[in-house]
Amino acid sequence: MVLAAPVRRGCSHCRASSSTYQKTSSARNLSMSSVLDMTTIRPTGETHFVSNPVNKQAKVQTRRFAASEGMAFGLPAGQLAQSSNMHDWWDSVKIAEIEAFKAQCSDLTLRLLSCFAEHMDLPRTFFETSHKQDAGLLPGNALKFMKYPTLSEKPENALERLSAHTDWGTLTLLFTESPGLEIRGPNNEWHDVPVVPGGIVVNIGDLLEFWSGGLLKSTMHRISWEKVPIEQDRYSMPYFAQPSFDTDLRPLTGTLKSDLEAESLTYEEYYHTRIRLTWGNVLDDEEKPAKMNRRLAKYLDLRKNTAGEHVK
Ligand SMILES: O=C(O)CCC(=O)C(=O)O
Ligand SMILES: [Fe+2]
Repeated sequence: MVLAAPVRRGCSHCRASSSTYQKTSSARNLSMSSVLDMTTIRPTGETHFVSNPVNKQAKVQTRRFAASEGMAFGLPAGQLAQSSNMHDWWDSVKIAEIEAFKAQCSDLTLRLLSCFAEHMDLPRTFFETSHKQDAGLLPGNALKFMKYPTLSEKPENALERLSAHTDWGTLTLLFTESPGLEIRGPNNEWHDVPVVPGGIVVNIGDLLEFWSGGLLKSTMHRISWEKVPIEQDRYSMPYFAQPSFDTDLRPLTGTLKSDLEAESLTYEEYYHTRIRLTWGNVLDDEEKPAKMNRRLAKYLDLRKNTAGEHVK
């Protein structure tokens, strides 16, 4: 595997004791050159195009100015070439590069998840089954390219560069060489995340928090104007891991404590609920939102009190 010569030793399988991994130069070259050469990135504006495997091309108006731009490469392995969302600029060589990089990210994600599984007394391969990137297993993990451009003035009514939020999925690997990311600690205090040259930041997402019954905590993070002011730009590449739609999200931890926990819930239901709550009904078949799973409703309600506004 090209990624992940570990920085610190900890768990015997992925050797992670913290969230930082070394990359070899080929991974580093891909990450930054692809971002910096990205001629298709759109100019700053109020419209975000979201590459979504279910929705052919969701054009979503943001409510207020969010000072970042991005493009996402979702879908399981090997599917990008067939996606109707890919601009012609993404020729077969570039697409193959993205696919190869996503495959390395998937391998690393599985190694990290096997450590979580072991420490939760689950079979080590537990998450491997649910996080396969085989063709047909939607939605697939997504690699996103983000740019926070320099600006001549701070826009009126601006949200933060990126509002405080937690990611939805299982784990996020974040590649960046720019400072500015902050994470929120247990006492609501914000901490700068240092840039470790060649390092990868790993954030736990809401799904692992929810699925593990709160044993693992998702990381609240943000990019503020103070940390990335208008005269400074920032590039980053988050990789969002998530299970396949058919994954059963009943609690991972042993005995069920209530009938709420016994109610079935798939990742597909979780995913559509989160999309609907963030962007409204952007999916054609979601005119009438389905009744929300009660355990998920309770979890999201709980989060509302602690989470910032979520814009993605
Ligand atoms: O740009 C960053 O470093 C963070 C990006 C992020 O948190 C996200 O896209 O969810
Ligand atoms: Fe995030």
